[in-house]
Amino acid sequence: MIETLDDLDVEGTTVGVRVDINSPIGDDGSLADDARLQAHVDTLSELLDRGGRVAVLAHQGRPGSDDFTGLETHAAHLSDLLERPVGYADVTFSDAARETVSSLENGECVVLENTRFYSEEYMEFEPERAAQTHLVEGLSTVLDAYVNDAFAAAHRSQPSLVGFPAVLPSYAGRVMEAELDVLGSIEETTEPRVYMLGGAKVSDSIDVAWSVLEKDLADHVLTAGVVGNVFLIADGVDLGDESSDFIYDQGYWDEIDRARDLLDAYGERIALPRDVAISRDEQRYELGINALPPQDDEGALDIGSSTLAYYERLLEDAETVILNGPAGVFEDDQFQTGTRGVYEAATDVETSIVGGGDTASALRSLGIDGFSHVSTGGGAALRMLTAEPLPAVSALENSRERASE
Ligand SMILES: Nc1ncnc2c1ncn2[C@@H]1O[C@H](COP(=O)(O)OP(=O)(O)OP(=O)(O)O)[C@@H](O)[C@H]1O
Ligand SMILES: O=C(O)[C@H](O)COP(=O)(O)O
Repeated sequence: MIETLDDLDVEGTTVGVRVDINSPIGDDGSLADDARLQAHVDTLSELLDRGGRVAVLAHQGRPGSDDFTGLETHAAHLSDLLERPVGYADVTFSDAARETVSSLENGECVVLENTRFYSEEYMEFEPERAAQTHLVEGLSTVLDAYVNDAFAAAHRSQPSLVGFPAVLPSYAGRVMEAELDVLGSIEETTEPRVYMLGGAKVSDSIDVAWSVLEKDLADHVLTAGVVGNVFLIADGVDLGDESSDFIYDQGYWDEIDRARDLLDAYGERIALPRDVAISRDEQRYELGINALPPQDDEGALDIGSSTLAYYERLLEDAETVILNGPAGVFEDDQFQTGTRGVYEAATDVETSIVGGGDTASALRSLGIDGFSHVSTGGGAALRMLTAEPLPAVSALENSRERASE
């Protein structure tokens, strides 16, 4: 059992709150999607309303990427969402950071700088070692408690996620609590249960497929996107050079063997695309599996309409559906059809759970809503679906055990 905000005596307590507000950033540096900020409003408002002094810790992007920015814009936007002033400090654990945090009054909040501006935060550690990093050693001296609300980053064992629970009383925030509640109890959802695995994270998706088929959690696994293409090749379909080269270049060639093993073991429960959409003369053009490879080796960029009809039929019979990743290159209007169709059909299923991250922001941009639960986490949600422990969650569990010893 993990302790939650219900177990924390907040008034006058200085709390370090790790959130995941890692967001798409527009060309002008603005936030292109604020869903992850919105998600943390309940936790932050509750802590502030209950008289907490809140220091927010978060990352944005990865070193070297275009979206590796500071958090000043995030702080300003959080202030709008929380409808109260939110400070910003361009430091994280220095003397200046500690002074800023120490001078907070009850009900005041400051966002500290992107944790990944410090090299240790982009490394993975065991919790005890993470507790000895400059970030955790420095900042924990001015904190009374730690709250982890960053479910979407909980699959990382970085210092700001696993180090503080080794030295401070630690609690799950409301986002973390809700995500663990839903994603941790999928086996209690009603059957028939269908998984739809799309997108481009082929190894992770095959891990999920193994896990849910082996444990009999899935009545059907529907494959789409690059994941579907890998399964088609594993099934002996020649998709043509463009799709094959793409899979090879992404480093997923070895996954074809794993997909074949899965088809051998559980083929009757794995649904493969029956047709695909390619781009020919800049138009969407659909080809049945028997008509492959395409004459000019064009890439398979979406599932076709007979696959969509087939998947819609399987979803009609489902009581629970868990979806991750798009069915095609949804960024291009011509190849959104599969993603739109599958996800819209999923909203009619009694319980529909969407693994989040970029999928969630794609659905918002396509204007599709009405799911039972949309996770804030992409990689973290996938890891949870394989029933693998999440390091940041284990750190919270161990913190409680330590406190009760
Ligand atoms: N058939 C395809 N060929 C090439 N790219 C594809 C195809 N189908 C989907 N994609 C691409 O996959 C990408 C998304 O894959 P990914 O697995 O990263 O999903 P995601 O939504 O980003 O995941 P998460 O929600 O876990 O963050 C999109 O950019 C989309 O264009
Ligand atoms: O977007 C995510 O999945 C989380 O914020 C974790 O980010 P990362 O994959 O860069 O560690």
